[in-house]
Amino acid sequence: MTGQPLLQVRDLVVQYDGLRALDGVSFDVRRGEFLGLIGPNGAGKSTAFGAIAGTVRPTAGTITFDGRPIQGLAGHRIAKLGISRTFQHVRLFTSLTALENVTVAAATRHRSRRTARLRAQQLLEHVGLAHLATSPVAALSLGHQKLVAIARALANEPCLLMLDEMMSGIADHEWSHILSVLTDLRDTGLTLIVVEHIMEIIDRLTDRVIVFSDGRILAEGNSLDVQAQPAVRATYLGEPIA
Ligand SMILES: Nc1ncnc2c1ncn2[C@@H]1O[C@H](COP(=O)(O)OP(=O)(O)OP(=O)(O)O)[C@@H](O)[C@H]1O
Repeated sequence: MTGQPLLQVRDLVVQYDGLRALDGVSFDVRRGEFLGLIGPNGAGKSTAFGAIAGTVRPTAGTITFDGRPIQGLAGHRIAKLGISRTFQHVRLFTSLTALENVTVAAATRHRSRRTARLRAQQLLEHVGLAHLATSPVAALSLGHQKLVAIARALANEPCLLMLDEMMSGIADHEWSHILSVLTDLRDTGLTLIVVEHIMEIIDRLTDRVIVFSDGRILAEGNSLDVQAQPAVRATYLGEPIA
């Protein structure tokens, strides 16, 4: 099925009580593609993320991953099919070490504790944190914590990785490390979706962006073309594109 998109979202609607957070959203994601979701606060990006990852229940529409309908499945079942996500606020076990955090996640894919630990060690090496493996997460910088969260998401051995505002709150000098880790993941064939407000990161990382506004798709295309569109610029009025 290599010709098929890895992910197909069709006519997705999410209604939260009185508020329609997504109002008929459709898009595809190709295998190996790095896609950015952008748009002003409240546009529906995180809701779309949650619907794909199984933490938000769609009101209507379909989501097809690798040829299977996944809309409405529980998050752990979606994770098992090969979709991993990170959260805007890192959700790690702060009293455990970096290695222990990643091992817990690797244990869902490996029966033996030893194999899980070896895989976790390998993943910490991939993200450049082998030297901090035995540090408690609470002692790490936010940038390093985010890298532990990426290693943990990778321990699920995903085909699709979704990162929610990976760079928010991170010092500029830590960006390039995280960006190079993510760029290297292209060689593994991984598909990536990022929600990100920092346009420089979007420009450097993604092949294509989708602009959300008021629960709908306003524009899509390559990052620089999309940012030049008047409708997109107007949406960001008062909140200029960086
Ligand atoms: N659990 C919820 N219950 C009710 N309303 C919600 C819930 N989650 C989000 N919303 C509302 O749905 C709309 C879309 O929110 P969402 O978080 O998806 O936007 P976003 O584009 O990710 O914004 P941000 O960039 O601020 O994270 C907003 O109006 C938000 O207040």
